[in-house]
Amino acid sequence: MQPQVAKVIVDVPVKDTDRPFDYLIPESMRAWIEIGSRVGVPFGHRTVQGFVVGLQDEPSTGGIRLKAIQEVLDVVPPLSPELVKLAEWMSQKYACRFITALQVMVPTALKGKAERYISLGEASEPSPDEDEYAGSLVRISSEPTEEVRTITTYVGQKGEVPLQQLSRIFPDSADNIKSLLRKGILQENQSIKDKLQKKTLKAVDLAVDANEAEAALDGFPAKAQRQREVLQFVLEMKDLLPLPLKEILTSLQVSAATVKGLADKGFISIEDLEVFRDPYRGRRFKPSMPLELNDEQKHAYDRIVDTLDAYSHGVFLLHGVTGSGKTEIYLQTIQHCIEQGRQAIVLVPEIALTPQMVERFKGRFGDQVAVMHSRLSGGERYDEWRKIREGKVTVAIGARSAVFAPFEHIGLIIMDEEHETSYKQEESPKYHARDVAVKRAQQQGAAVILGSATPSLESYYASRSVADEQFAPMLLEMKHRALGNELPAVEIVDMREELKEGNRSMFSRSLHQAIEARLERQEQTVLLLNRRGYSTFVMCRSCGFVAGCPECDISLTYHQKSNNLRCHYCGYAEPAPEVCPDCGSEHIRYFGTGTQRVEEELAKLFPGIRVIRMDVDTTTEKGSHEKLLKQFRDKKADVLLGTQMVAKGLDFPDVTLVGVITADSALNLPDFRAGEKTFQLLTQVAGRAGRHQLPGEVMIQSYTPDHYSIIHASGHDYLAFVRDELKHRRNLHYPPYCRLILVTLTHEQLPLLVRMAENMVSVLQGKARQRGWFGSLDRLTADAFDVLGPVASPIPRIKNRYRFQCMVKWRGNIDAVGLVREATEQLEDTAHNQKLQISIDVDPQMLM
Ligand SMILES: Nc1ncnc2c1ncn2[C@@H]1O[C@H](COP(=O)(O)OP(=O)(O)OP(=O)(O)O)[C@@H](O)[C@H]1O
Ligand SMILES: [Zn+2]
Ligand SMILES: [Zn+2]
Repeated sequence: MQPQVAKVIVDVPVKDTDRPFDYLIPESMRAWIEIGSRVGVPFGHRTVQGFVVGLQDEPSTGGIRLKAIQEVLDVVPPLSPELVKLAEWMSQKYACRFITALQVMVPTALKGKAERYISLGEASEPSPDEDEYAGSLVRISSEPTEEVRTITTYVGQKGEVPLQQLSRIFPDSADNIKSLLRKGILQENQSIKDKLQKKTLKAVDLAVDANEAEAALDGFPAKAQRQREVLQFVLEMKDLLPLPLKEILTSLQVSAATVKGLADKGFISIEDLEVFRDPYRGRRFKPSMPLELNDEQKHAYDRIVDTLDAYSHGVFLLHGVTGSGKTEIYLQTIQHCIEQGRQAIVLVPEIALTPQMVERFKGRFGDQVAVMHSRLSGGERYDEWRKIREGKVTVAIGARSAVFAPFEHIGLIIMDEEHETSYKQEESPKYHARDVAVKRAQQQGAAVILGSATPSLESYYASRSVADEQFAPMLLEMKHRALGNELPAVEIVDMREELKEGNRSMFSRSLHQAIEARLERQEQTVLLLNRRGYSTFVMCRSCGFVAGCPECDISLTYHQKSNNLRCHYCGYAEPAPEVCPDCGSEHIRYFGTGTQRVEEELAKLFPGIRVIRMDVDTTTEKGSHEKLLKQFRDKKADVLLGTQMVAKGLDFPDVTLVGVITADSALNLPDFRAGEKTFQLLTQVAGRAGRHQLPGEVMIQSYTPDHYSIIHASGHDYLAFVRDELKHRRNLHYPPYCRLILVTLTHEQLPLLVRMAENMVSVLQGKARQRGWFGSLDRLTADAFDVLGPVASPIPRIKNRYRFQCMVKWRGNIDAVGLVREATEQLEDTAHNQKLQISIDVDPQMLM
């Protein structure tokens, strides 16, 4: 028997709706509804979108009459039961709504909204003699005027008209339409409409056997010669059918009516053909063959393949120095996985999703690869997603959200540069793609490869310790570069010394000389400006005024292109002032994007130098990133200058010098990971030098040359860095020695917010005490739960709302997230009318 009841999670963002609701499945829909189906259901007076997360044979006894599902929105359910299960896990792990987790798994194109449609109702048109009995007043208003007739006839002809369209066509008839609806002459239905439709194309196919058509050619009357030509053409192209109608029209210069006439005779058919918008259409990728693996690679490869062959779950931490050939291992293990008939997902940081990376996968696996990233248009992204869902590809490569690629038999999930913070989503659901990847692989019996030259401390620590961890990856190490060349020599330049010697330029004398030498030898240079924490604000040098956002406590960022100042948090924008708004001074200075200043300086110091600048300003346009890299590769420039973007994944043979303008600009940020991020960035960018025949050289300019992050990065010494960094983390009780939950409260009124935040802390402490967990992390007990704060958030106000936060530090085998969620719900109950907002960030990456 087919199930009669569906459990549906609805998209209604209010209290008490974060649970499945039961709906009857109408007879006609039973064959279509599965777990993971997207449906339109009545909720209150509206139609809303929802996802089926469970099925039940019959209604539970209890007697409330269930409402029925109104529509099934897709032929193929967008989610599989496995993804639904994953979403449920996410909602618990990250304390988010179930619907939020489900929505993040489907492309935006499928975030449908209810639309109102008008059709003819049950009641018939009022006839004049019925009206005879009514009073004269009524009679005047209900007489079917000319206008009312036109409306009903129009709706009758169309069958169903969107309300919006109807009111556009009859702009002055709102009252009439309303009254017709009241009387039941017209009726309103709601239906979910997707943001984007599949793209279709009129295509022509043969409708009869080719021989039959051939035979019929001679029988065409003289006046139908054009039709005959069309049929002949279709027969010639028979191997390429179905043919786009457009192609026939332009090739033969015939009219659509001619082709239609031929279709009416039954020889051909004209149909809507689904087409996929392919972002890489027409692009050829250099085919690549598997390379013979070296010993280190072979060792790692064998381990992974063993797990694949056993069809079991396993996590590997592939720690390989830059250029050690990690990508080749990804490619060959994927190959193995595909041969098993399974599919693979490759996750890369958005910033590293360069054409070079895509090319390596497309070059090996061709059309088998779908690419998902934010630079694609909504339609392209939707179509790439559909290729995956419909089984047309076997490899998906993309940023963070590609971890939800709707494959059904995943064998392998690869996460390249696993330490990157962009794997954490900063808005709800605040998930980390690494945890989701591991969970998903567990559900599917798949392997995970976490690859990096500088693994996150969390992952590395997990691979070295046994107990008390969420996952324990197997460590695979590759200490040598695949092409046998050495890691580049690194020199730390003490910028304080430069200043002492009277050099006030941003280039030290050594870096200056090194660039000069490259220009002479026609080799290339990569320059990194570590822009985290770098100023892009506008400051008056006379009075110190800094332009700030009126809604958020943060300085505005200068955008050169539009010559305006913008707030990165709320989008507020204003034109850049010419004089200081405060004191009227003209000495108001635009710091630009930092990289701009470096570019100017380069031009001054090295006349004629060709520089490609890569930063947010020069890469906003689609494909610009790609274009710039290609220019650099073709040696159209001497220097590639940029932010973090230039540090990742690039592999250019003629780059022999890497310079870091200021290594320490991020070290002073209020972030316990500042040292780790600096080390990672320096190691990554140093790895861009001397990757091929020519030896490489790296220069790191720093004002704190004794910092362990900088010293160990210059020695390519990951283990020494880890040892020092772990010491700090242990002393300060930070991950990986405990875990964090950041609870942020916001409100428009500061005093009330402070009270609520204090309340939050005591509720948390009270609950932890009840459970016997509460206590300082200093004690060596296994289970611990501590709450710090409340304090004002590092950004104390956003969009006119003040922000306070408290930090939970916890350890052990306890449900800390559950407790925080409970406390939040309790507080929200009392605070509901006070418009307090609480956000929970589990394992936060940014402490903003
Ligand atoms: N087994 C091999 N034999 C020959 N060349 C190889 C082999 N493996 C990798 N290479 C080459 O070595 C270079 C570095 O490899 P790859 O880019 O895969 O390293 P990686 O570890 O992914 O680098 P990174 O993390 O620095 O981006 C590439 O040019 C690649 O083609
Ligand atoms: Zn001023
Ligand atoms: Zn703002």
